[in-house]
Amino acid sequence: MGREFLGLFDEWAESYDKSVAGVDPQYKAVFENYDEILHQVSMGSFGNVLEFGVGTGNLTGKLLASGYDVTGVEPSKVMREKALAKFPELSLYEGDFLEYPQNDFSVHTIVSTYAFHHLTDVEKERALTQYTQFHPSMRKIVFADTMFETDQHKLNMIKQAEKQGFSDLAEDLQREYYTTIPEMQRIFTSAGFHVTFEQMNDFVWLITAVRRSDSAITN
Ligand SMILES: C[S@@+](CC[C@H](N)C(=O)[O-])C[C@H]1O[C@@H](n2cnc3c(N)ncnc32)[C@H](O)[C@@H]1O
Repeated sequence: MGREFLGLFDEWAESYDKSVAGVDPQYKAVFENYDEILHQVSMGSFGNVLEFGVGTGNLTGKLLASGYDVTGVEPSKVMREKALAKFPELSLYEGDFLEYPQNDFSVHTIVSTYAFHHLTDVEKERALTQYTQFHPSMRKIVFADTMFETDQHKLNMIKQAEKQGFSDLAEDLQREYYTTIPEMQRIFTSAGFHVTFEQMNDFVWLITAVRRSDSAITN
């Protein structure tokens, strides 16, 4: 689910690593501090890690280098090919945030960068609730994604992108499901997490969510 943007990623896969390096002026600010953002997500992880929206495998590389056991899930075939070209041994599955193979592996941390906004806010909440049911050993979620402090701030950023002539960015911000910090806080809290946010650049925030002990679900 939330796969309505998949065609874009099959097309983007070839040039994606150039975009994250800041070559595309429209997305330079979005990928500002990219390496540090991935590093922070990796540093916040522990144990066996389940990664959603692996893309070309840049976060995966940091997780593997830190010695975590990583399982990846990625809906785009071309992105999966790119990631596997870098890490041929990676356990990488076709799937998305909501539907993925339920293998018999225990997960301690769930991570994702630049991808959770592909779900609507209703789907985001459903995904988090599912994770607490499917992965009883999961204690932590560490995500990084574009979010806005308020709806007005989001509108201002769209206007600013239009003024700068960044039409792709302006369209992207309106088309996909970028939410606000208060809404994201509500979503994580209602799914049973204590959540904190740290701003990493003008667009991206680091989300660190720890499962509350009173939220344990027996299944
Ligand atoms: C902007 S890229 C981010 C890639 C990588 N995580 C990174 O930080 O560079 C977004 C990725 O999310 C994937 N994606 C799109 N919809 C998704 C969904 N519903 N569930 C999981 N991943 C999705 C895309 O195919 C793409 O690989």
